[in-house]
Formats: sequence, structure tokens, C-alpha cells
Amino acid sequence: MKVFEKAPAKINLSLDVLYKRPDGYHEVEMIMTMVDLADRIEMQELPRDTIMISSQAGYIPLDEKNLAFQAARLIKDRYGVKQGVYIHLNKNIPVAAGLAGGSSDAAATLRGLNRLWNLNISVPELQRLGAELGSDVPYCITGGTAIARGRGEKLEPIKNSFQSWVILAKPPINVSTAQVYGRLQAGAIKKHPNTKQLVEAIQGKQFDKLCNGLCNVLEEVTLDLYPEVKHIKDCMQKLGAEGVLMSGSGPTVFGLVSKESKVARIYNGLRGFCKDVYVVRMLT
Ligand SMILES: C[C@](O)(CO)[C@H](O)COP(=O)(O)OP(=O)(O)OC[C@H]1O[C@@H](n2ccc(N)nc2=O)[C@H](O)[C@@H]1O
Ligand SMILES: Nc1ncnc2c1ncn2[C@@H]1O[C@H](COP(=O)(O)OP(=O)(O)OP(=O)(O)O)[C@@H](O)[C@H]1O
Repeated sequence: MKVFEKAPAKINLSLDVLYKRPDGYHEVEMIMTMVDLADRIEMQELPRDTIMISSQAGYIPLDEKNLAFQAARLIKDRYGVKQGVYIHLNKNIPVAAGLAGGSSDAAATLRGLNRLWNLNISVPELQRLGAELGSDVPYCITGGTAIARGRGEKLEPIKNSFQSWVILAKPPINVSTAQVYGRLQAGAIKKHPNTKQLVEAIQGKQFDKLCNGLCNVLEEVTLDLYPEVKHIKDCMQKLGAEGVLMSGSGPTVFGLVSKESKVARIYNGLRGFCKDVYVVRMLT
């Protein structure tokens, strides 16, 4: 038997850090939403007790370092599953981009194997398993638009009916999330997002208020390390995107655009100097 799952990319409409915790992680408050750029995961049962991974992408690990492999091993160990699985990852989300590609693959693998092996694992339990794999995985189990708190695992859904275009541009650099959090001085953050106002803007479909409120406290750290991210931000703003922000720890910058007529101009302007540019829609 075979199952398929879609693993969409996420963007952070806001990312606030409240303080550094004794366990080394940061207490966050962030608004996440998904876009229609997705990996596709195929899971096929194997009679042997083994986990095999393949992908059309040549640049991701295909062993136990792969988050989908870790998700399969976790579910097999925790639920005593003796069958194996062959997992094929059709990657479309750029890697190490701040778009949670690996986390979304892990979440999709947990959802898919729950179905493949009829395990009847509840959504909260899938989210608890996901938290063992990474801070963004619990959110990726259900997706949608949500506030994530704690390390990222405490989730509160938000009703979102925005019909926005999202332009993603990823400069050709790899950013380490651990390094960015490591360099952040939580006590010296200059500007925090106003999460409450952003939630109001989303619920009230106030596009300008949303665009003006976009804020990510990790941006300053990554921009300091990689000036090319600032360059992309400036270009996107000049080209007419209404709201522009770096997603997660970067380096991908996203631009929110309400009018379809503006999209081609911004895309073409960015493509002049950045290879990885995507035009997608916000998933509501
Ligand atoms: C930047 C975001 O992607 C925003 O959505 C997340 O906060 C990070 O999610 P992630 O990549 O799934 O993070 P993890 O794989 O759990 O952690 C990577 C590293 O980031 C740091 N980290 C992560 C999450 C968090 N709340 N505080 C942290 O300090 C830790 O140093 C950790 O070793
Ligand atoms: N299934 C996977 N897809 C992509 N990368 C993976 C996967 N499994 C493990 N990795 C590794 O994880 C690292 C981070 O990749 P990923 O694309 O998840 O980053 P990201 O989008 O920055 O994540 P986040 O936004 O959660 O910080 C890369 O070094 C990559 O080799």
C-alpha cells in the first residue's frame, strides 16, 4: 500500500523572542502561515523492517540525518511497528531557506505513516512526537495560520481568509538557525512585533495593517551576517511589494502583494540578480 502527503512551506508573519530559556532554547511568540509551495511525499510499505529514503533533489541527506527518516524511525519505535517503509521526497521547497522544508517533510511523514499503518494517533499526540524532531514540526502537523509559543510547540489557530500573493526570494547562502539564535541578544532587541495587532489585522482582513506590522527579531542578526539579504529586502520594497520580511532565521525574504498586476514586475526585477524566486499564494 502507498500513501501521499503534501508538505507545504511556512513563512513567519512575525517572530518575537521573549527570553532565552535555561534549556538553551528561546521562548518565542510567532505567527506562522503556509504558502502553496510544497514538497510531495510518497510512502510505500515494505515487508522488511527497514526505512529507505530517496529524492530527486541531490542536495539533501538520505540517511538518518533526514528529518523524514527520523520521523519514520520515531513512529516505528514508539508504536512498535515491524513493517518498513520506502519514502520518496519530491523536493520543491529550497533547503535551509527559513521555510521549514525539512520540518514540513517530517510532519507529513508522521501524518502519512499514521494513515499507512492505521495507528489512529491523535493530532495532539502527532504534535508531541513532532516536537521531539524540531521546533517547527508541531506547527507543520496542522499548518494553517497560527500563533506558536513556547519553543514553537504551543499552538493557537487563527482564522485567515487573506487572498495574498507571496513572492519568495532566497539568496544563494545557507543560514544556520542555531547560529542566528546564538547571536541574538534577547535583552537588547530594538523592535518587537505587536502580535495582538497582527492577529487583529489577519482576522479583520486589513492588508495594510498586516503589511505594516510584519516584524521578525531574528532579521537584524541575519542581515548583519549577510548583507545580501538586506539587498533583497530593499529591492523587493522598491519594486512595490506591500509588506516585506525575512522568514524564520532566513535567508529567504518574502513580499506580500495584493494586486496580481504587480506580481510580474516584482518577479522579473528580482530574477535579474537572484536565481531562486517563487510566486506563490498564501494558503488560507
Ligand atoms: C526559526 C524558526 O524556524 C521559526 O519558525 C524556528 O524557531 C526554528 O525551528 P527549527 O529549525 O525547527 O529549530 P530546531 O531544529 O528545533 O532548533 C535549531 C536550533 O535553533 C535554536 N532554537 C530553536 C527554536 C527556539 N525556540 N529557540 C532556539 O534557540 C536552538 O539553538 C536549536 O539548536
Ligand atoms: N527532508 C529534508 N528536507 C530538507 N532538508 C533536510 C531534510 N532533512 C534534513 N535536512 C537538513 O536540514 C537542514 C535544514 O533544512 P531545512 O530546509 O529544513 O531548513 P529551514 O527551511 O531553514 O528550516 P527552518 O525554517 O525550520 O529553520 C539542511 O541542512 C538539510 O540538509
